[in-house]
Amino acid sequence: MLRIAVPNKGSLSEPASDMLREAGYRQRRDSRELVLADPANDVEFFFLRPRDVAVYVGAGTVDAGITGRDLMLDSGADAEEHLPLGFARSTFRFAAPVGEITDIAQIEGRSIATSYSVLVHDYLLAQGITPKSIVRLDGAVESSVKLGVAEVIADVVETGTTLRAAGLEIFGDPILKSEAVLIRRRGSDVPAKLDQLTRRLQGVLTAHEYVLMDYDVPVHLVDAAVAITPGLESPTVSPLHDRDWAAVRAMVRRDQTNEVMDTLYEVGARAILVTSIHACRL
Ligand SMILES: Nc1ncnc2c1ncn2[C@@H]1O[C@H](COP(=O)(O)OP(=O)(O)OP(=O)(O)O)[C@@H](O)[C@H]1O
Ligand SMILES: O=P(O)(O)OC[C@H]1O[C@H](OP(=O)(O)OP(=O)(O)O)[C@H](O)[C@@H]1O
Ligand SMILES: [Mg+2]
Repeated sequence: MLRIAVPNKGSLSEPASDMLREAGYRQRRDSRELVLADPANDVEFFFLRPRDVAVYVGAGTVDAGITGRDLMLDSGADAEEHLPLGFARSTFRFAAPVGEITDIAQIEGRSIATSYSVLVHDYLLAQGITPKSIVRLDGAVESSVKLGVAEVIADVVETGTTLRAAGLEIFGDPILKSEAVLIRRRGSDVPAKLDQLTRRLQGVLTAHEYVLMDYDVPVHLVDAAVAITPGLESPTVSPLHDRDWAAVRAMVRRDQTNEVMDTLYEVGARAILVTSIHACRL
């Protein structure tokens, strides 16, 4: 059986299970379940702390796992990225009280609080900066400055709301851009079942990323319209009962849907319909 580690708590847990469910795998209904077998797919899921996923994967006790890129790198585990999953996108950044620090060189000799001490240590070392200390905290890192535990923080930032509420602002370049990733042991072979799981997850990603667009267009304008919607391989062009018109179907990137519809309409396409893709395998 293929063994897959899945986050049991935190912000990765629900989207990870949702994605696996969408890819046709069984997922737990009760958040206290620690192991779940999916015999139909020959897979066993282990629900582990998000921080521990990379440790198990690196040790080779599971074949693959879902975690955050930041968590994997901070764990120092012998694991590598297999497939980026596109959710839990965040940046990992330095921050300090508004107006106090503008350059990362100013971290020199200051105390810095973070939940990702390995990431911060390695980054500062590479930049040749020596902080006074790195204070490792479990969470709510933004409060550490006000509470006098550190002068600077390094933390996960998505919208920046938490930073602003704590009177902090970012400085310096992003230390890392993170998102959820499927990981496996560094250099390990990919068993056939993991290949299948990967293709299924890629299918879910594509189904989210693309829509299906159908439209009618006068035959003499088919080439112009198809140039706007080239699809992945090549769009389907079918004859209509009215011989002067054709029907076209193509995949279009979801984030370009409206732009593409506007352009098609200008070219002369009509009855433009957009539908979601439920599942796909490219
Ligand atoms: N607000 C956020 N937006 C996007 N990604 C986030 C956010 N907060 C945490 N993450 C990502 O989630 C992962 C951390 O998950 P983890 O479950 O350890 O922490 P958490 O979501 O903060 O949960 P908790 O604080 O409840 O333990 C990291 O990959 C991190 O980048
Ligand atoms: O930029 P924002 O949109 O505000 O999101 C970033 C915040 O979200 C996470 O915190 P979480 O709620 O998980 O609490 P924690 O700090 O205790 O982990 C993260 O650690 C940041 O604090
Ligand atoms: Mg958190």
